[in-house]
Formats: sequence, structure tokens, C-alpha cells
Amino acid sequence: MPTPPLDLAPITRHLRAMAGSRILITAVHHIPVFQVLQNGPKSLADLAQHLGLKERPAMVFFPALCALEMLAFNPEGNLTLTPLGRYLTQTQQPNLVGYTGLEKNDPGVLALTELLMNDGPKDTTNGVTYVKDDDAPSPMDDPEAARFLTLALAGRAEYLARVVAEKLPQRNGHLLDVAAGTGFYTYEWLLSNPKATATVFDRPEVLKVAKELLDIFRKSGRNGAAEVRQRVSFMPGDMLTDELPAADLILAASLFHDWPTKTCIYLTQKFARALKPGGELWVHDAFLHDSLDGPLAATDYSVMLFTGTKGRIYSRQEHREWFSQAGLISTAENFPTLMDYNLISARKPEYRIF
Ligand SMILES: C[S@@+](CC[C@H](N)C(=O)[O-])C[C@H]1O[C@@H](n2cnc3c(N)ncnc32)[C@H](O)[C@@H]1O
Repeated sequence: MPTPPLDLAPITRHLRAMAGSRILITAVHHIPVFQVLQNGPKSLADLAQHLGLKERPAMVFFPALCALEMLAFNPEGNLTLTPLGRYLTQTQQPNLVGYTGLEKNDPGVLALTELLMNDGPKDTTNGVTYVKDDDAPSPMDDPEAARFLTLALAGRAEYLARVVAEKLPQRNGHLLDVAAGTGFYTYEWLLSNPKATATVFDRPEVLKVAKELLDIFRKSGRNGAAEVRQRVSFMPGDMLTDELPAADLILAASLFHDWPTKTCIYLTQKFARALKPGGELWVHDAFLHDSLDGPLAATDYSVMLFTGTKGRIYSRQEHREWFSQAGLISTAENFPTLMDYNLISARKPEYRIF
């Protein structure tokens, strides 16, 4: 029996743990959530309004504080202080307000506070990492930045690709790997599905890197790797504005988490249109609990994405709402892969139901 691959989650969890520390210090010293909740529980929306937080930062900040065990949802669904969280208020004596205050001027904490209060950076004229839209020139269209950002994801994608390929449907037909980056998920899936074909869709500068990586993959000496190239098309384009090719399977890997909710809804509808009847949309990502109170690996990751992209981590329920609004039928299944990522899917009905 082959040995299961080592899960590299401890590395990604430690990498992202600084996000949780900063959220904690921000909450005690800059966005006074503990002070407000001393006076009693509040709904997430009321608390966000009270603190001046818009929807996206609120959906990052409060789940992170729950995962850190400082806040919790009470049986009425309102946010409340936990016994630990009370030690971050002045009414509890003694408390750790002063002690955590030693770090309150850490530059990372101050920068995160500003981003939370402003729902992202004030100046976005230089574009946003991993995002190409009409708001600003994209780093994904700058040769040097696109290469750097794409290669930064290469090790992660290459390591995850075998497990993802194993858990995706094994079938013939056409896979559209949208916003594919390196394309590793596609190359690996084609290797285990020798009659299937695929489109790797991304920005032109990203695809230059993807083609180089396919060249290396193809020369790996693995059985069947040499002929994968003949079954892949590279399609440069803009997934927001260009027509997408028809597909039996669409893979959206680490895609939705770069975008705000309204773009996720728009993209899901676009993907649903590109699917052939009976086709399936597969999402590979980390997910918040539907109860929005963790897990810590996902809330830390969400803070990192919030600071660097236009998105955040969403729950499976949020994804499934987008799926059903787009006429797709969600499955209840969840397939963990590695590094706190999971696969979920939805199917386009064979026949349109009027
Ligand atoms: C976080 S990366 C994910 C890459 C890959 N799916 C993975 O999991 O490794 C997001 C990708 O979305 C691509 N992207 C961003 N905006 C896009 C757009 N409007 N059209 C096509 N691709 C886009 C970026 O170029 C980048 O490769």
C-alpha cells in the first residue's frame, strides 16, 4: 500500500499564525470589541456597525476572534465574550490588557488595523496580488510580478496536485482549470485520466510560466507524462469578461478566496453557464465552519487573504448558496486534501427545470 503523503499543514499553520496574533492585539487595543461586548452580547451585524467595520472585514475579524477562543456565538446566535475574552477587559481584575499592550504598536498590527477599518488598502493604484479586474493594472499582467507570484504558488500546487487529482472524478471529457496558475492540478489529473482533455485558463503572463512547468512535468519520466502536453490547451483570457470554453468539469482552486462576495456570485453563474448539462464545478479551498467560528487554520488564512487580495475565506454554506443561485445542485460531500484544503462540488442538472 502506498504511504499517504506527509501533510504539510504544520508549515502553513505556523506561516499564517502571525495573522491570529495581530487580530488579537488589534482587537484589544485598536478596534475595541472587548470593551463593547462587556456591556452584553450583540449580533455580528450590530457589532460590525458599532465598530465601523464593513461586511468583509467583519467576516474576517469576528470568526478569527472566535477561533482564538476570545469570542463565541451564544445560543441566540449573538457574539459574546468567552471566559478567556473577559481577561482582555478592564472590568476583570487583574487582566492582560496592559501586557498585550506591549505589542500594540507593532507595525503589522497597525497596518492590519488600518486595512480592517478601511476594508483593504487605501491606495490600490498598483493593483492587487492574484487579481485581474478593471479597477487597476494587474500584477498578473506584469511579466516579472506574474512570474514571481505564480512561482510562489508552484510548490504548494505541485504537492497538493496528486491528492486533488485522486479525489476529483475519474472520467473522460474536458476539464476547465480556471485561474489555473501553474496548471499542476490539470497535468496531474490528465495523467490519471488518459482519455481526458483540459483547458488551462489564466492571464497570458501566468501561462508562460505554466507552459514551462508543463515542460518539466512532461520530462519527469513518470508513466504517461510525456503525452499530457497533447491533451492540454492554454487559453489566455479574463475570466470576468471573456467567454469560457464548455467543460464537463470546472476546477476553481484557490480562486473564490481572492474575490469579494458579489464577484464570487457572478463567477459561479459564469461557470455554471460554461458547464455542459450534468457537468460539475469543483472548488478546492480552505473553508470557514458554517457557524463562522473557526477553524483557526482557516481564520488565520482568511486574515492573510484579506490583507493581500480582494477576498477572504468563505464557508461551505456561502459557496453552496452561490451554487444554488446559479442553478447548480450541491453535494453534501467534503473531501479533505492536505494543508487544511478541501474539495466540495456541485452539479449542473441534465435538464433545465422550468
Ligand atoms: C491564487 S491564484 C490560484 C492559482 C491556482 N488555481 C492554484 O490553486 O495554484 C489565482 C489565479 O487567478 C488568476 N486570475 C486573477 N484574475 C483573473 C482573471 N480576471 N482572469 C483569469 N485569471 C485570473 C491569477 O492570475 C492567478 O493565477
